[in-house]
Amino acid sequence: MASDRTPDPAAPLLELTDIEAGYGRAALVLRGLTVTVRPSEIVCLVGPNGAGKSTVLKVASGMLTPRSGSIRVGGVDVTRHGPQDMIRAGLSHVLQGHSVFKEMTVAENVGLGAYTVKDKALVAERTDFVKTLFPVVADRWGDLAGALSGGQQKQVEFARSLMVSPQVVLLDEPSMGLDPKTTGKVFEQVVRMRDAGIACLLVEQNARRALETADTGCVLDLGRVHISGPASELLADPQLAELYLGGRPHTKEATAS
Ligand SMILES: Nc1ncnc2c1ncn2[C@@H]1O[C@H](COP(=O)(O)OP(=O)(O)OP(=O)(O)O)[C@@H](O)[C@H]1O
Repeated sequence: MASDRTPDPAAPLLELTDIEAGYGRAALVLRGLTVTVRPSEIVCLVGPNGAGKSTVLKVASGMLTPRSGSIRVGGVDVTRHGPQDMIRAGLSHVLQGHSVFKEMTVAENVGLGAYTVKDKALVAERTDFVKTLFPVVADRWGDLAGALSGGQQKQVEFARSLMVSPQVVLLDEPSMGLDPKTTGKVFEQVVRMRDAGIACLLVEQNARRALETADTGCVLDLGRVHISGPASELLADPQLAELYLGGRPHTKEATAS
């Protein structure tokens, strides 16, 4: 029987609730962490080294099973599901560091993202979509990925991750190893993904830059979310700036002087 309920467009896409997780027998890394990602939203996780930011993404993508807590994607409980099921549920993970295959073409690298997609028409549609979203991917389609700059390779990784039509992309330190100008361009691409309707859960060392890009910020400390809210408000908070952003808030006046 068809449901007569209209889906709530603002309903959360990804809900990590009261997550406890760690590695092997070592102490817990995440200790009751709760993070929510809504449609077309960039949520960024910032916090000190070792706070557990990357661990949150590993839990969300099914690489690390939480010891307790729940994971819901689009309202469906997927706690304890493995990576393949998480992809099917609508999550895609762009790992930290560089993961393009340098001896393969851009086309082959992007095509790998569609390895599990059997519908050829859908693969063609997704290919058109990522080529439009990332013009450099289209321009360099036949070139070896190793011949691209670091920022361009990152866009190939983004394109590859979108081939499975995710609802939420998990981005682990996309600025790693990139100079500030290239980092700016990569963050512009993150905004383009968001504007194309793909929500992002972003982990960044470069906390200020990430908060300038994100809609919502979550500051992690001691394995849980210490504070969260609109990214612009977190950026403007002097205490947070002092503790986590390497100094006082940036103001237009301060930047201009
Ligand atoms: N594969 C692993 N095996 C064991 N411990 C791990 C593993 N990966 C991470 N850890 C530990 O988990 C804790 C959190 O690591 P995580 O990488 O999630 O932090 P992070 O906030 O992303 O740090 P950074 O900003 O330095 O990347 C750290 O103490 C780390 O040593």
